[in-house]
Amino acid sequence: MNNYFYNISGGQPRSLWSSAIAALLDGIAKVIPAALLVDIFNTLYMSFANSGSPLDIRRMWLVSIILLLWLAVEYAAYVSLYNKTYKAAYSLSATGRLTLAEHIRHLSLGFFGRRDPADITNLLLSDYGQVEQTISHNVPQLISAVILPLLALAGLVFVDWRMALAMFAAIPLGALLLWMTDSLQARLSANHVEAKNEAASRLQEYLSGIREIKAHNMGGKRFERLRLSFDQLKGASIRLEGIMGPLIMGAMLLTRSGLTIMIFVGSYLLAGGTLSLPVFLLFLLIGTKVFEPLTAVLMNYGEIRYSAYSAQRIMDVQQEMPMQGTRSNMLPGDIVFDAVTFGYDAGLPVLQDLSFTIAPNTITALVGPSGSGKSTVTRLIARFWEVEHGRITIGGVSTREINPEKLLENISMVFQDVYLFQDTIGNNIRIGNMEATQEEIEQAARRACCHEFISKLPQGYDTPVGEGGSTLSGGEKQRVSIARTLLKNASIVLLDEATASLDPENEAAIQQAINELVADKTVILIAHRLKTIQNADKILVLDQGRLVQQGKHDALLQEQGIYANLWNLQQGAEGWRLK
Ligand SMILES: Nc1ncnc2c1ncn2[C@@H]1O[C@H](COP(=O)(O)OP(=O)(O)OP(=O)(O)O)[C@@H](O)[C@H]1O
Repeated sequence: MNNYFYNISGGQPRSLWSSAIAALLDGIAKVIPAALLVDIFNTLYMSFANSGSPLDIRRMWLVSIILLLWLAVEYAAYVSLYNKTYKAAYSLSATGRLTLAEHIRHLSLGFFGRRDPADITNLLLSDYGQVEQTISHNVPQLISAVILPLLALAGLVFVDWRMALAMFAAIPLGALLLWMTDSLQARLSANHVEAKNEAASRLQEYLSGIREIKAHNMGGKRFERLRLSFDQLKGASIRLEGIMGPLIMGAMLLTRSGLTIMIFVGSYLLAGGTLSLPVFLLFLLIGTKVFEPLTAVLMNYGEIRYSAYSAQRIMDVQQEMPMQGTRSNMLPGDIVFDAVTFGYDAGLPVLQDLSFTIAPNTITALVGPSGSGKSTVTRLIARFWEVEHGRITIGGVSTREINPEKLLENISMVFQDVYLFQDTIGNNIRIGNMEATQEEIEQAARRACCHEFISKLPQGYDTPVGEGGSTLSGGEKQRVSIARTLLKNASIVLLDEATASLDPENEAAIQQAINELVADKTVILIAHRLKTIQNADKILVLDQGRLVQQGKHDALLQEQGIYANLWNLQQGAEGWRLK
């Protein structure tokens, strides 16, 4: 049970206390009028039963006034419940979402390889939404539905133990039925969440790939996958509701049957003269008030269990180990790969026994056939993934010991596929240095050869760009990304040269921007066109994850190895044209 509340509150069970107390007070505030009504009935009954005695009007007035005043107490209790529960729920999910998003940022990219992006989106939005709903509505209901009957039982036992027993006799049976359905509910909930994630993934795939789908006229095939995932979701939803609904309804009817049993027993005792009418009425009125929240909570029991599963998913991610490393001072120095072996999937090495040294303030080019591991080398330097065997050091310190944030502060990256955020161009450049002034941003843009085209845009630096930079050309996005990197001014630059052919004007501008970027930096450049790296200080040639050649351009050409082959191939392809 403790584990259950721990999960349902996203690991903060204390946040439930204030709403639980408010729910209890609200429950008690609602029961009191029932007891007062019994008093009114009792006064009336005394007058009619003893025909000689007058009706105690004063008492009737008094109780009516208390009932009226009690409305204010009920209102206050309800407002307090409302405020406490909503505040607890919304602050829990708001801080929870942020903390989780922050935690995810500290995980290695291997985590994202294992989890679908739609799954993570669902976790942050839908699972937290589920927990929020449960904490704001269902948990207070659950707590008052459990405590109120217990308090009522404790009080009513002293009024008439036989009636009290009859009233609560069926509750354990209802609880037993619910307990028996627990594992079934957990299984059905898990299936449902999986189906929901799959549908979200397929939908995301369909929408993100809409351009390819149109280009290759593959709507039918992709749409079939989407349709199938929605069908599976429909099946999982029907199973969850269809199987659990009747079981929960059964438990609810069983529990409510206590009221009927009590009426039977009460009538029998009344007829036998061992129970007075006011006491019978007291049980009837309190009984309906007690069973009301109990029935309501049982109606929502499935949802509570479902959200426990959502909370479990959140907790699982929270328990993922963030990347370690505490050293915050990074000394400039050689970048050394020392017998590094690495694979994205266990047992499938992508880099094998890789050893090399990159001196500071030099340009090193990574060359090799597609899939030889060039990008992987740069990802390991930035510690996007952890190295399994061997080690990578910078300035003599293993990257595993360096605080990942500090490491990234010292590294700039220009990717091939540039991502721009849905924001203004100016703010997209500012990402490199959030403290930068407008002047510094413009200076970086000038050096990256993008100031001119930005100035010509209708709102200049305040022009919004679509998500992913969809409103800019490939060459423009590359230059904005280089401006961003220039602004960051980190000592190590990891650069993935664009493979896509750019028009000569764009290519010359990008080349100039890159020259600005690499001055006085340690540069590791993934080179696709060898003519751009003839002046590199060192060229590392990779093949199937192994270092097969290293040296300067001229020396490598002499060796007649992979490098010379690639060079000859590219020279030959230079003048290709349509026949
Ligand atoms: N996230 C990933 N998960 C699993 N395997 C991956 C992942 N990224 C790359 N790989 C695999 O690792 C190998 C090396 O990929 P990498 O991207 O480092 O090669 P590359 O030399 O940069 O290729 P290219 O020149 O085509 O960009 C390839 O076989 C690739 O399929």
